[in-house]
Amino acid sequence: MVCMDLPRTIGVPAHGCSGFEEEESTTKELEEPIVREQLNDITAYIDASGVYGSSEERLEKVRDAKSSRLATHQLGDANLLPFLPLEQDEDHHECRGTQGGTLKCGFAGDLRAAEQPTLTALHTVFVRLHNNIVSELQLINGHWDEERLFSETRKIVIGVWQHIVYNEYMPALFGPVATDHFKLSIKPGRKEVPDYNENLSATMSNVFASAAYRLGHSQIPSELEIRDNKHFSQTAVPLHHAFFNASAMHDAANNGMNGFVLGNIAQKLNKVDRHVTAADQGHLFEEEEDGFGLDLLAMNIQRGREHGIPAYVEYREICTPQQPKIKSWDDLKGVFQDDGLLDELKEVYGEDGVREIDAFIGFTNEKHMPGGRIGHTLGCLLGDQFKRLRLGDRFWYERNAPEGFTDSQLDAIKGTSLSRVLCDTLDDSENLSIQPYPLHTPTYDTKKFKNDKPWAQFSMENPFPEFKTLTLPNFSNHRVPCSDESEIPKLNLNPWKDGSEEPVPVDVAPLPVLKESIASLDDGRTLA
Ligand code: HEM
Repeated sequence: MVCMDLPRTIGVPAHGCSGFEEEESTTKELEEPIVREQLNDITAYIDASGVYGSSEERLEKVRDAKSSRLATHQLGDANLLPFLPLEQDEDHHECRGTQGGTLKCGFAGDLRAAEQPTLTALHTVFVRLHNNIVSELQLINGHWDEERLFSETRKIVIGVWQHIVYNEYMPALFGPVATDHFKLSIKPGRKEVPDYNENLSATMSNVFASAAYRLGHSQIPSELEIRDNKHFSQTAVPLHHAFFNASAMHDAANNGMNGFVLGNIAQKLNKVDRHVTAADQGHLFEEEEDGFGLDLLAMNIQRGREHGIPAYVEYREICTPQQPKIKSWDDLKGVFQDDGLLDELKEVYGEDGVREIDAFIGFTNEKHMPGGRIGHTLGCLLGDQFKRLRLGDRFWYERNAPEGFTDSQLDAIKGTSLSRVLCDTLDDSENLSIQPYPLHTPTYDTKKFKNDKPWAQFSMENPFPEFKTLTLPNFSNHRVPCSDESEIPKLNLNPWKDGSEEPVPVDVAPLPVLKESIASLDDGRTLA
């Protein structure tokens, strides 16, 4: 960890030192330096590595011995559903623990699971989902051994995860322009499923991890709302108290984990723009006695520089090849959400510095695309990455058996949704109601309204919010009881019953060799 003395203008405690740790890279061990490339700790594929880990070693730790179930920890209150298993690492100094440190942080497939409670809650939800599916498959196929139960369940959880990311998360973030351009929409059944492309690499582009997808840092709210099961606001935890601190989630008086999840799906995110909440800008992971912590915005900028990420305008030009090159500050007029920002940036980067604006700064300040929550360049970089993650994944959930699912299994996965996953994994779900599309805030209808189709079906036809209001046209996102399967259908596991389908051949073709290892845009140019 090095201390970086960052010059500041306003708003952030001036303690002089920002801790910054250089990342592992390919050059560390080499005598003759080559182009420097950072090393990944986790898999690039959307493969639920957050649940199962990115290595055999991690998998062994999250799995309940060699059984088909994932390990969990039962809190004192036996009425609550089990939590993540507890961290064993005594040295994890950031973990604040609960009950005088006896309850450690939660442990999951991804090492960041305990970073803040809503993230921990989502990890817990998917561990519970895995164990629920195992129980159901055990009833359907009593003769399956533990290994078969584990592997089939893992495959289903990955399918559900991929489906939710592409069918529910991406339309909300991207809007129709980027989704259509990169042909990312999910359609029912096997309609319009793009072929696997052995020449496309699903590897994370450096710019995606170091700058582009960090857009989420601008969306983080300053406090985490906690709601009771009837959706009344109970309290809120300031974010800077919540880092590595699950105590409120372990507190049944505050509605435990339900409280965070129900608060989270009612709360609006911040807009992707120039602002990052103070908790993350100067108070990130702060120790109470210090009164200051790290600065995530500064880390994003410095990480981009350390990784050698080109400046914002380089990406803007790749993504808008028909536009003239950006040579002066005036060339950026109308590109950002607020032209006034150009003067401020000019002060920081200098009169001749328009081609030096850091990537993260430019990305998060662009005007948003119609119906989306991000600007054009982010849409282009994220679209390229998510396209490669889909087309470059030989085990993508929409692919045919034998690697993929049978037709009826795929229909079952596409018939489910995030709301069903939450309904099946939160406490007291028999008495719970939630909105069918939890990534949008609920609507409040004055008269009784019933949607013609459940969200799971509707979403594959028209998932995009209305341009101006960002609400869903022709779909009422009013809260419905989890028990209402016409609005929030259950995941139908019958297609997994042995004998319900023609047996599929077990031969799996050898993996093809990837011909390209870096991202390429449609026009053939490459991204860092
Ligand atoms: C309270 C919420 C969050 C906190 C405290 C947080 C904190 C952090 C920290 C400390 C890093 C490492 C920074 C570095 O050393 O360079 C990081 C990296 C990152 N964050 Fe967040 N983050 C949060 C939410 C989000 C969200 C919502 C997103 C995206 C939607 C996001 C995307 C990323 C990405 C892509 C990276 C880089 C990961 C990599 O290099 O592999 N984060 N975050």
